Amino acid sequence: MRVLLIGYGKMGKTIEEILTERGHKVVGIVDRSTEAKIKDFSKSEVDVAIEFTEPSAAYDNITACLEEGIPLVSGTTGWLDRRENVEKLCAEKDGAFFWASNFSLGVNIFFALNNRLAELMNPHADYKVSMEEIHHTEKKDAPSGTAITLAEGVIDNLDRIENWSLKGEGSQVENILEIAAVREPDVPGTHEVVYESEMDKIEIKHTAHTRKSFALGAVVAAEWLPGKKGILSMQDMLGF
Ligand SMILES: NC(=O)C1=CN([C@@H]2O[C@H](COP(=O)(O)OP(=O)(O)OC[C@H]3O[C@@H](n4cnc5c(N)ncnc54)[C@H](OP(=O)(O)O)[C@@H]3O)[C@@H](O)[C@H]2O)C=CC1
Ligand SMILES: O=C(O)C1=N[C@H](C(=O)O)C[C@H](O)C1
Repeated sequence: MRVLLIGYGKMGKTIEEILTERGHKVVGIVDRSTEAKIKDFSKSEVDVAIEFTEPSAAYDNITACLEEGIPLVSGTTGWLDRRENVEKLCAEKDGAFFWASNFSLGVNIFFALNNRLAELMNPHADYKVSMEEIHHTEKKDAPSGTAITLAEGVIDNLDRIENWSLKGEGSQVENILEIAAVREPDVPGTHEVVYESEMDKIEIKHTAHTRKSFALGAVVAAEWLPGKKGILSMQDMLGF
């Protein structure tokens, strides 16, 4: 597979290693500091692009790939306020766009567990739900994209929760799920969902040991994407 890498930071470099291990070819690297731009590449030279940059850069990169007709896998978080525009452009261009807040297999199993737990907690209003995510200090967005996906799972399955808020921003309200975002050096990503009553506490937690788990998932998604159309997700690929 011929891959265009967009973003050559922690994730871009880890993805490059995995692409090489799996016998793929990196045909170009577009980073903030490189001269190469997405428009320098055409769909005849690239099977798929993989984009991990930053919240303020993702939208332009995604739309540039859709304009060029290059199928794209993106894991950049913090830009989803513009998701509708991307969906519209993807449909107009008959493109292929795969996005996930988290590409790790373990986290996607954890998402399913979180949905089921919220469903089970629905009749038990004495349990208060809260969430915590911990990431490295260079992370630009808060809460993490993964925490937002987890919160959406709770909102969809627990009738008493209507929205989420970042802990410390806004007042505590019964029907709002608070997400605490903690920043500590070198943490790849930890997420915990807690239900607590006066009687006891139920905690589910995912701890990433390495960002290789995210990078491998993104490469597997890139291997799966060619030939598909539309907006694609981990649920489409994994089937749960
Ligand atoms: N979905 C998932 O599974 C995962 C998602 N992520 C997300 O991926 C994103 C990147 O994470 P990470 O690699 O750790 O971040 P890094 O900061 O290590 O790397 C980002 C890279 O993107 C470059 N960049 C910035 N703007 C542009 C631009 N306009 N065009 C091209 N390159 C650009 C940066 O350059 P410079 O250094 O010059 O600014 C940097 O090299 C984040 O949003 C993070 O939340 C991370 C891990 C897993
Ligand atoms: O910035 C990171 O590092 C990560 N970002 C993603 C997120 O915001 O959820 C995924 C993972 O937690 C690592």
